[in-house]
Amino acid sequence: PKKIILDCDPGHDDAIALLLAHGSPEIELLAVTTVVGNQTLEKVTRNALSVARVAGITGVPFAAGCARPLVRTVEVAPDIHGESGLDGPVLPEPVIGLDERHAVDLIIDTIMAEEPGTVTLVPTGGLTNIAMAARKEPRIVPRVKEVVLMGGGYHVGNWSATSEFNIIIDPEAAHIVFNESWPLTMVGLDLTHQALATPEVRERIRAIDTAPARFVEELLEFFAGTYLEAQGFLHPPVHDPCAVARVIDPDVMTARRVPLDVELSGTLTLGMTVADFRSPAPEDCITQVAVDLDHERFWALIVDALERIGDPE
Ligand SMILES: Nc1ccc([C@@H]2N[C@H](CO)[C@@H](O)[C@H]2O)cc1
Ligand SMILES: [Ca+2]
Repeated sequence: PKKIILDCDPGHDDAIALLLAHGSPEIELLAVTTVVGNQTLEKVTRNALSVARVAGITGVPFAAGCARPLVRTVEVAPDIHGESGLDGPVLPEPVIGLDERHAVDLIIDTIMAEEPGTVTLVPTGGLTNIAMAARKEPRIVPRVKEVVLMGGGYHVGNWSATSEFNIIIDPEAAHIVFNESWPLTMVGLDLTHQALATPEVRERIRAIDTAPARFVEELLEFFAGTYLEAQGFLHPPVHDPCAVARVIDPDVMTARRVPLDVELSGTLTLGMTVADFRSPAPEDCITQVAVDLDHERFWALIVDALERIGDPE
């Protein structure tokens, strides 16, 4: 199995990404870390621990990370994720506690403890923790197998005309992460807007008829409502599991090698992930962007993971 660290801000789609990672036989979840984003650090951390209980995750360290972006002020997304950050289902009281380390230290320790080149970093929130880890312990960069992140968009924005939420809430952190010397795959909105939770998909999840599947259905019910209201989507795009799915089965999407960078000084374009599609891509280009999603295969991975989780309690 592929060893991953999931750095997240649950968040409805982060929660589904966590369930997918836990339920997939292809993934060994080494650690889960939280970062301010969809809601405050306190709220997303509590949400992550609640999801751990729903999923029956034990023996995996969870640690809380940065409560603020590197430079800018906190900006949360209650219009999509609600006041709790995971509105919709009743959130069960957590049964596992937090690792005593800061997320940045858990990330560093985990990477340094594993064989070099075997750990994939999967950020599905702002990149504050990842940037801090690379600056505090530069030795992790050559040891990381790859960064596969949900964020950005080469032609699409959702928090401004040009920029995606995970990037624009901490563009300086994103600039650090996109410019390190590790291989990086950006699973951006161009891809994740194809990952729509249609009524047919939700029926397949409902039919699993377990507590975790019901939890996901309640998440999707709320998410569908806010996504329609706030962004005019008929069905909600479930962003974060796309990054995990890419690690599980790279063929679940196509990708293209293109130079990438993050705009830090644009008036209209702050936080834009700029992809250079001019051909040929430079020989030393180690960044790629996800382009086309195999919708059927993607949702089959999620249904399979939920079926494998069964009813933990
Ligand atoms: N409007 C909106 C704001 C933030 C997010 C979160 N940020 C990313 C998509 O922009 C995902 O990780 C998701 O959790 C989704 C929608
Ligand atoms: Ca997220």
